[in-house]
Amino acid sequence: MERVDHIGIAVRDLDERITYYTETLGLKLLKVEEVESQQVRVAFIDAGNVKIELLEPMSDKSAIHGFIEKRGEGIHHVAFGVTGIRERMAELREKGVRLLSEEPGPGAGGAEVAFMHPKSSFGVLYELCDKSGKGEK
Ligand SMILES: C[C@@H](C(=O)O)C(=O)SCCNC(=O)CCNC(=O)[C@H](O)C(C)(C)COP(=O)(O)OP(=O)(O)OC[C@H]1O[C@@H](n2cnc3c(N)ncnc32)[C@H](O)[C@@H]1OP(=O)(O)O
Ligand SMILES: [Co+2]
Repeated sequence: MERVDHIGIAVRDLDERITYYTETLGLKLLKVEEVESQQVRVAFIDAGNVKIELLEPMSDKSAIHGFIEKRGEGIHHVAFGVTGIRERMAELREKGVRLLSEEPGPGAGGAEVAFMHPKSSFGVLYELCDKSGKGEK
């Protein structure tokens, strides 16, 4: 794992929460994007050394929908920036870490992403996020 790329926060209403992060906390909104495959609308907030990813469910098929129903709004995942995501996934699998998919899938900003099951990471949902070749940091 190279660095923390972003911290994912589950929210009920993206526009309302963007106002909190920008106007109340004084942070900068970087972009808003829909990630169809994950059924989420996301906003990236610049927090200096790390981004905050606000996630609003687009439907009840979204993992964020179930999370908010069970636990309410709050910290949902921590994303590690990696390069060579398939190799990293293979290494983790060999070490006994349970991944939620065989292959990475599309994430925000054209990244390839994959998740580790929170049960095998001791209560934390970790994402692997590979933006190599996308020109974004
Ligand atoms: C756009 C993209 C990007 O950055 O580019 C994104 O981030 S998309 C971000 C949204 N997409 C995802 O999160 C996709 C990957 N996530 C998933 O597939 C799911 O959310 C799972 C992590 C498998 C959980 O779903 P499941 O239906 O199993 O829910 P569940 O409520 O039965 O949870 C099973 C157990 O895991 C725990 N659990 C569930 N979600 C958790 C979370 N976020 N953090 C820590 N623990 C969590 C529950 O408390 C439960 O433990 P107990 O059994 O002890 O009660
Ligand atoms: Co994420």
